[in-house]
Amino acid sequence: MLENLDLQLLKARNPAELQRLAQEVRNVGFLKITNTGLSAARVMEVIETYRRFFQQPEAVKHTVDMARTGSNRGWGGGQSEQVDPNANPDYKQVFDCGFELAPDHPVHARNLSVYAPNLWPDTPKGFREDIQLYFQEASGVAMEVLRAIAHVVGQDASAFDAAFDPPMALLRGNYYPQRPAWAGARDFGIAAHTDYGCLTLLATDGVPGLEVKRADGTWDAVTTQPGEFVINFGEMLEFWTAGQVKATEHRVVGSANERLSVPLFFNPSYDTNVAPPGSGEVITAGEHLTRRYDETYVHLQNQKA
Ligand SMILES: O=C(O)CCC(=O)C(=O)O
Ligand SMILES: [Fe+2]
Repeated sequence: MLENLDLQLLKARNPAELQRLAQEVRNVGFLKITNTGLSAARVMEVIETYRRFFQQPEAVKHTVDMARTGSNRGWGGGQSEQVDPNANPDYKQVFDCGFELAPDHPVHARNLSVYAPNLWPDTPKGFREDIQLYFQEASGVAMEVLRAIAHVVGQDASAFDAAFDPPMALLRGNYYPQRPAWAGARDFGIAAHTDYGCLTLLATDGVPGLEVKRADGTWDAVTTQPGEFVINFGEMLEFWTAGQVKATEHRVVGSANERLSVPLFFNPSYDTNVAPPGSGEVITAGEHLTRRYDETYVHLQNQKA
């Protein structure tokens, strides 16, 4: 069972709520958050927008297939991502889009794949607009949670803010069809993994599926309602806080029920050094993220092979 925290109390720096946050980030690496200003109805609207995209014929989805590009924008079909080298590629489908920077933003001159342009499908109608609006809404929530975390790990919140301008954020729609009849022990909706970046803000349609690894190696099934968000932390935030924040493994095995989830992976800007403060090491956020994408997206694994 994950603890459920209230974003408005965190924003008000309520001492008891901050104490609960400190506990959860250190011990579990997963929590739930409510009272975000994003309603259950709004989240379901976004989930239905993604569902309409995934329900289209494969030929339509192929028009925005990321496999034809050198980055991870657009549609990824079944078996297009292998998050665990010991498992088969996942059977989920995804639609990934990045934080849209102005076309004249100086970072574009560096031609970095983590800031690659988005691929938008022509249909369903209004898809791009709705997803971009949600990107803004969810980023606002993620940034508020990060500011509260900066507070509990003793970092300067304004320095943290500067490190996220511009963020390397990726918004994903995950579509898990019914677990296929052919699926075996090495097949998952998404196999066990830790997220790569700082903070993930996950909206779900309320269908169960997410499991979080406990310290004893067993799996804890997470249940959520639309309007509640799951928050977890990635590898970069674990380095950056010298292990004060935990990046916890999780997976989706899948079931007879179709499921959609919408994670926002919220990461600092490319050049941010996410090594433990005072360690003298340098871990460049952009290089870490690029390496993890190249390891896990099948079309990028092949590109390097
Ligand atoms: O669908 C979920 O609940 C989890 C998805 C996930 O872990 C991911 O996309 O990284
Ligand atoms: Fe994940």
